[in-house]
Amino acid sequence: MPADDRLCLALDMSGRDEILALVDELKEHVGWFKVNSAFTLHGPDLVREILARDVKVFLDLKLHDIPNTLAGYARAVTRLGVHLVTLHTAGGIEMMRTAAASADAQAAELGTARPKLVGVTLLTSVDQQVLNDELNVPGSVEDELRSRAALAAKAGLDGMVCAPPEIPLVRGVVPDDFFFVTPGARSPGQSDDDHRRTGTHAEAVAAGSSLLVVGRRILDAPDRVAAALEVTAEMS
Ligand SMILES: O=C(O)c1cc(=O)[nH]c(=O)n1[C@@H]1O[C@H](COP(=O)(O)O)[C@@H](O)[C@H]1O
Repeated sequence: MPADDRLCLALDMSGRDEILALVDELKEHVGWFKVNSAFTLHGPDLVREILARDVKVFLDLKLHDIPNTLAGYARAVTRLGVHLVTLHTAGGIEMMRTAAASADAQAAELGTARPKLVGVTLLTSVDQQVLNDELNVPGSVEDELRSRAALAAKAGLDGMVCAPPEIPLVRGVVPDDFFFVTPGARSPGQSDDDHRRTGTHAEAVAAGSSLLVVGRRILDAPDRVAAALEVTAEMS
């Protein structure tokens, strides 16, 4: 069975050897691997070692800074050769545009493709109450998502991150080929953990998710290959 190109394993773990062994174990079944906190410990060398295994790498930096600083990051991730990187839509349109232009310029100079630049809208751990009462953003989660999706598309990003049921809500404000990354989807009966906005793997695919990000459902399983295959089966 070919590796599922819609499935991304979140490598929420810290040991370099453990991570590489898991990539080796799962790469026949999982098309993408997301590097999170391990980047802080093991840096670009770990990313290069994963890329050398001929899999796609999602570097989850969730960038959020002034445009000039984003330009430097965008060039750096393009040189590193990752396939996807996240940035916060909360940084505004100039930040996102600068990132896209800088990644394009670096890719043209190298003769390579730029990574997909994907905008984080509202983290799946944020719900209506957190949005209004803690972040002091008025209005509904749905309206905020639509507005951030439109901003990401206008800035030239390739896609956005949202919870599975939210894809249909934003379809009208983004291009048809927008790349939807959906973390937080669950198997039936699985705990929601710290996610406040979620759905099932089947719902994510039905809604048009381009890439499902799955962590604990696979990482915590006694047989991780079997768990990855179960998630893939739920997706089809
Ligand atoms: O950007 C992400 O990947 C992300 C965005 C978001 O809004 N919510 C979210 O959970 N994620 C990531 O998706 C993964 C979810 O992990 P599990 O809940 O263990 O499947 C983690 O690696 C998070 O960093």
